[in-house]
Amino acid sequence: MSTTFKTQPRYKRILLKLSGEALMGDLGFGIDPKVLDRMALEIGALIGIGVQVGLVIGGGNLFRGEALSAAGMDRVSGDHMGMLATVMNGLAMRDALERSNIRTRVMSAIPMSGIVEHYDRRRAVRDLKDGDVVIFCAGTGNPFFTTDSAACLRGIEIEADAVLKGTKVDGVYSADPYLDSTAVKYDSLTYDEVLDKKLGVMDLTAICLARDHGMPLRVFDMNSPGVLTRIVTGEKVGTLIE
Ligand SMILES: Nc1ncnc2c1ncn2[C@@H]1O[C@H](COP(=O)(O)OP(=O)(O)OP(=O)(O)O)[C@@H](O)[C@H]1O
Ligand SMILES: O=c1ccn([C@@H]2O[C@H](COP(=O)(O)O)[C@@H](O)[C@H]2O)c(=O)[nH]1
Repeated sequence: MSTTFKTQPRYKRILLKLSGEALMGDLGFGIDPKVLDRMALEIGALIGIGVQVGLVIGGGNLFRGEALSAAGMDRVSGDHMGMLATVMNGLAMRDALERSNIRTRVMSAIPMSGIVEHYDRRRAVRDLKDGDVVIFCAGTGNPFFTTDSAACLRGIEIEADAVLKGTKVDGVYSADPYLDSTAVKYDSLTYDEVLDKKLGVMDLTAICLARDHGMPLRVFDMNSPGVLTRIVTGEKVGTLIE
């Protein structure tokens, strides 16, 4: 009798959303290479057990349209800057992944010839099947959206088994845990509970999109070591929304 110890993933294809803000690590702005390298290792472990990984990275470490608008800038220009920030994060993540010998494609919702490929769903699915990580950047390509919505949109388009949102908090709480120390964490919620309680960890457009297409969401702390492997092998980490 032969015994195999190979980890069996529960998910075949995921859409991983990483917080831009968490990419800055201990820095006040920008990208901490240590965080990138750690995430590259974690993603490499998923590829190693046969999980197909689509990736959306936020832009909160660089620019958010809403904040720029609050400071006086035209909102659409601010959102364009935010989307461009996600392209910079995508390029930095590709560099870290390729230094770890993980083949990576970067596709942008906004054409950017000579820098990254233009988003093409069919090509993205082919690349995922070939074992490449595909980074979807520039959000949805439209202002007034967020990368949470882009993650749900791309997750639905590529027929991912789940959208996994890695962020600075370890799940969804009854209130923002940074603002309310009495907030309690949920292990699971329905989409409608998140909407009714107006829980702010993900924007409500993203939740509606996921609900309407039955896409499960899991919110987790992306700084917890080994967390991605634990999730894809079925450990109940963070908060499940479905
Ligand atoms: N009910 C809640 N439960 C958990 N976190 C919440 C809640 N309400 C608000 N938050 C806040 O939401 C943040 C995560 O969402 P946010 O959209 O700001 O960041 P992100 O998408 O992770 O980052 P980025 O915009 O940088 O990509 C948490 O850091 C937390 O402070
Ligand atoms: O579809 C999209 C996605 C994003 N934006 C802008 O980019 C920034 C950064 O994204 P986060 O999700 O906040 O990390 C966002 O604030 C928007 O300004 C967009 O316009 N459209």
